[in-house]
Amino acid sequence: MKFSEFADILPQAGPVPAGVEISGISSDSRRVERGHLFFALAGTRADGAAFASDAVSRGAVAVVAPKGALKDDPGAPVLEVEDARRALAFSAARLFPRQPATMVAVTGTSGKTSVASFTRQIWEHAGLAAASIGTTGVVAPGRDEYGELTTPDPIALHRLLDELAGDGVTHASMEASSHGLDQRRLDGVRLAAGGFTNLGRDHMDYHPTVEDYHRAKLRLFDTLMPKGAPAVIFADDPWSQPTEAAARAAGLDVRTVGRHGTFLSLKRVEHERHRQRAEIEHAGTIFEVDLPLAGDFQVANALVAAGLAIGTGTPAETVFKALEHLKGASGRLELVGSAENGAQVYVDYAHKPDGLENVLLSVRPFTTGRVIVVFGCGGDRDRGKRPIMGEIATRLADVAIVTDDNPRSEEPASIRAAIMEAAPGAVEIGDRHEAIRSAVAMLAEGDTLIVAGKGHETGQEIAGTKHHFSDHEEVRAALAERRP
Ligand SMILES: CC(=O)N[C@H]1[C@@H](OP(=O)(O)OP(=O)(O)OC[C@H]2O[C@@H](n3ccc(=O)[nH]c3=O)[C@H](O)[C@@H]2O)O[C@H](CO)[C@@H](O)[C@@H]1O[C@H](C)C(=O)N[C@@H](C)C(=O)N[C@H](CCC(=O)O)C(=O)O
Ligand SMILES: Nc1ncnc2c1ncn2[C@@H]1O[C@H](COP(=O)(O)OP(=O)(O)OP(=O)(O)O)[C@@H](O)[C@H]1O
Ligand SMILES: N[C@H](CCC[C@H](N)C(=O)O)C(=O)O
Ligand SMILES: [Mg+2]
Repeated sequence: MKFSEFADILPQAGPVPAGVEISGISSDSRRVERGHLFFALAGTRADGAAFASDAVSRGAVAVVAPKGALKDDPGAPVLEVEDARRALAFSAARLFPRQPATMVAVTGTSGKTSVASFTRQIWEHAGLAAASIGTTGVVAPGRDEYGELTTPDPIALHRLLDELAGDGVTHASMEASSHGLDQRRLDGVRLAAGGFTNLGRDHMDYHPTVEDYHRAKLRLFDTLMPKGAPAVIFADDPWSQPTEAAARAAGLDVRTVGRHGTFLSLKRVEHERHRQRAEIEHAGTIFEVDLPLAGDFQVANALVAAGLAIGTGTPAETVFKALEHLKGASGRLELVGSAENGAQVYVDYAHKPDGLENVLLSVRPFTTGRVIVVFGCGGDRDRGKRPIMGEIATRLADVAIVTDDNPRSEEPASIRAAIMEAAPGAVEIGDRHEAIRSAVAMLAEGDTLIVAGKGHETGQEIAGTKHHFSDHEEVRAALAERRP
């Protein structure tokens, strides 16, 4: 691709001749190849500007950098831009030009993975070639791959979208994490609609305040979506109103869903243990939907997904039929097994205060015995959530077992201590394998056990090493041990 093809993104009046061939782009000097444009980004741990000369010595033809970032001459032309991350994302979109024709993104503290998956499932049910991209990876026809990030970096993302479009995928739903939005990973994605689930405490290690965190989420609506596009907003969250106001101010077509929703209005829900019957009003018609999922919050997620599918052209009747066939995303209040006395064991990905509160509240109505929870908090992540989650677990569960969940570079015992401080009566068992065994061993008739925090994850990261660990496998093994 010729340099001139980036004319609307990168400054042209400079020392890079318009005809120069650009072979690729990179924001990591270690990945630079001959003919690349190198983007020097200021990060959380390093400053890409420090690697500009390294990039040039590996063959970069020019360096794109924020104004004033480069103090020394890297040995190749420097192109200064206002927002280097945005320029990177748009350049990636130029280099990998194809995208599924109908792209939607969903943001919020909890429920993104579920909504992205549900939206894909609805589209599949409608006979469309659909994909979803998020925490649990990429799912598309003939493809199911695990990825490291919830929202991939812009180069990986645009390469992926181009590939999916090439494979014939016409519809794709993706998760927009606050990191992803803030770091402009999705800039350049041509969005047909956007969704919002809720806002709670999360990533306070990255965002200075909840308001700042909310502002990062709002970029989806006020910066990335085109005017007039449907913004599907869950209406029953404390942050629904400010989100709605921002979306309206940005000229979007706001469609609210939930009990207070007007586009999809939830009239009634009857909860059963493993399913729920919902009455949803849409455009003057009441639809009765038998949702095959446990957990109050899954109704909210299903409504946002339904709103996105209807908002992008799938007929409402088809969408509501599809809801009756939804499968939960792996490790989202997933029933993994039962003890011989009927006590049930769920694996859930709740690893933040709101998620934990929700999941414990969701199982209470169907638990005639005790609610038992096994959970921990990740190392090198928001420390403030530890006592909050300790308090929630002891308030809402009858037995709380505090264990390890990816301590990463931190001392595991000190993470547990911070949780225990606010969790009077909780039991501390550091080794997650032992914690799950003890919890399963104590199950009596009518009890429900929630193993929270890891969901689909298959590793336990301790001091920089990732050990294989699966809550699903551990629960099954512990249940098998109980059998005579
Ligand atoms: C804190 C964070 O979000 N970091 C992400 C960010 O890295 P960064 O820009 O801060 O990188 P940095 O290490 O400070 O380096 C700065 C720049 O120097 C460059 N560099 C560095 C070294 C070198 O030798 N040469 C070089 O060029 C780097 O490539 C980078 O461009 O941009 C990178 C590329 O997009 C990401 O891989 C990286 O994700 C890290 C691995 C991460 O753990 N991110 C998590 C927190 C995250 O993003 N999570 C969200 C939300 C999860 C959820 O709630 O579901 C997600 O979307 O996954
Ligand atoms: N709408 C919701 N409201 C509150 N809690 C929810 C909701 N949806 C899911 N949860 C809880 O959050 C957990 C994670 O759900 P999900 O993976 O769908 O969210 P996410 O936003 O993708 O999370 P992450 O940012 O960690 O990837 C679930 O296991 C459940 O405990
Ligand atoms: N995407 C989130 C997942 C956290 C899951 C939990 N198991 C933990 O390790 O804290 C993160 O990396 O912060
Ligand atoms: Mg997710």
